[in-house]
Amino acid sequence: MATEQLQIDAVDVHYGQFQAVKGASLTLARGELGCLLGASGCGKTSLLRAIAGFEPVSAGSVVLHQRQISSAQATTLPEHRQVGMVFQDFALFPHLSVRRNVGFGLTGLDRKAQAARVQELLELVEMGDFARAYPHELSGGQQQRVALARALAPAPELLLLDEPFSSLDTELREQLAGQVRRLLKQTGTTALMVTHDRREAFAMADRIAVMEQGHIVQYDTPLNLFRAPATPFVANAITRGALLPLEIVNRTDGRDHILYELALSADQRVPCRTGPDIDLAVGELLSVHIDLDNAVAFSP
Ligand SMILES: Nc1ncnc2c1ncn2[C@@H]1O[C@H](COP(=O)(O)OP(=O)(O)OP(=O)(O)O)[C@@H](O)[C@H]1O
Repeated sequence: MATEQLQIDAVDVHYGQFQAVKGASLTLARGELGCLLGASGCGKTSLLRAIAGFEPVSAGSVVLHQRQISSAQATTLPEHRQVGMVFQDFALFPHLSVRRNVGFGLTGLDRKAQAARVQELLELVEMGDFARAYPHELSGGQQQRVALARALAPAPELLLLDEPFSSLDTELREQLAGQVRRLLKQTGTTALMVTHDRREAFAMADRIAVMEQGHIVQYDTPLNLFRAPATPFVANAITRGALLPLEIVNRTDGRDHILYELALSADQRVPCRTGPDIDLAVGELLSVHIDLDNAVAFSP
């Protein structure tokens, strides 16, 4: 019995003779956040559009909440899929207030219930004070939060995000990616995001599908992609530096600090003191940045 919320099985997408997606398979459990990561032209958007129902699949199938919505034989219309979308350019209606933008897809609710749902979603994305504002009065990050509220308002079975942060500056991107992850987890939303930015993918996703020329070359947790990249292509897509795995082998909690013992290898242990907010478990693996300003070099 299928327990997955989203099941993509051996999907092909063609544009005429050209095959943009080749036998792509992945699954997402309910509430799980996935990401399609890869360079420009590798087929990420084509696969996302096929899941949304904007492109037909030429082979394979897409099953959402145990309902087949795409196969070579039949395609459910996008508006009947219970799939929400967030786009790169926010795509808010410029002539509608924030409140009406968010309420737009809420059909079948009476006015009072609709207003309550809109306010609930605006509070969730911390835009409760902006209900009467218009899109042009908001910053890019605020507009994207409204777009997210609008997509989440009808409680879709799946949320698709197409490069949702790419028109924002780098610092805001990572910050928003983290916020959006917390929000999607809080609402138990199942979501699949497209990005070419690995930092964004790592900030957001439980599982990442690395794509290369139409293929999903590896679909795994961020940690496993680091630990066991399937191919050199994946290793390169994930990190351009050397990998230095550290495992937490010991933890001692002080009153205002935590002392960790990190193992670099069986006989190399590194002590590390952090604030009480860095809460890590023994056995956890870390990736670290080396700050060369503080490095000490010894002559051989
Ligand atoms: N409507 C179309 N007609 C013909 N070819 C297309 C069409 N849309 C996309 N392609 C081609 O399919 C391939 C995959 O495109 P797709 O947009 O899925 O890639 P992507 O990984 O999302 O890239 P990007 O990050 O640049 O958006 C590319 O070679 C592209 O030129």
